[in-house]
Amino acid sequence: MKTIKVVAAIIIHNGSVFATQRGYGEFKDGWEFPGGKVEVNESLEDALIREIKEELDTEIEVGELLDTVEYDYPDFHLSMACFICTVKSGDLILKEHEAAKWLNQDNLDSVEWLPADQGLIGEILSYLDSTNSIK
Ligand SMILES: Nc1nc2c([nH]c(=O)n2[C@H]2C[C@H](O)[C@@H](COP(=O)(O)OP(=O)(O)OP(=O)(O)O)O2)c(=O)[nH]1
Ligand SMILES: [Mg+2]
Repeated sequence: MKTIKVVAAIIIHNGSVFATQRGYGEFKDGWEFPGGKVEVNESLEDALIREIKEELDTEIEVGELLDTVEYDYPDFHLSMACFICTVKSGDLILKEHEAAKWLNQDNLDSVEWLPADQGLIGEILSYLDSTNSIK
């Protein structure tokens, strides 16, 4: 099966996470973390910075790798590296998505996440928990 290599940004601000709703294609209306396919000879970090610039007209700081999700869709295998990020500059303008929401620990599971993202939500909750307890 074909593997698609993707990077995704878990953008965090004040304990909330930026979730986006896909505006086109096979997974239209599903919720995801913004990002996209890594190009040939591109580092994961460079790919993520490029994708967020394209999709949200925003410059991000790429932080720690939270996890790499491996998931089998019917037609392809997804390998998705998910990084904790913060906004450096820009206003998170939706260039491709149809909606976005800031979600916190209490409502992170309130949207219809894409199938591959479902296992990641618990990991993000643990991450938010751990950063909360440092404050
Ligand atoms: N960006 C992103 N893609 C995800 C997530 N979960 C998930 O299953 N995917 C899948 C959907 C797509 O098959 C693939 C990433 O595709 P994408 O559509 O974001 O790629 P792209 O931005 O490069 O867009 P395109 O040029 O191919 O249209 O990964 C997620 O949280 N974020
Ligand atoms: Mg994308």
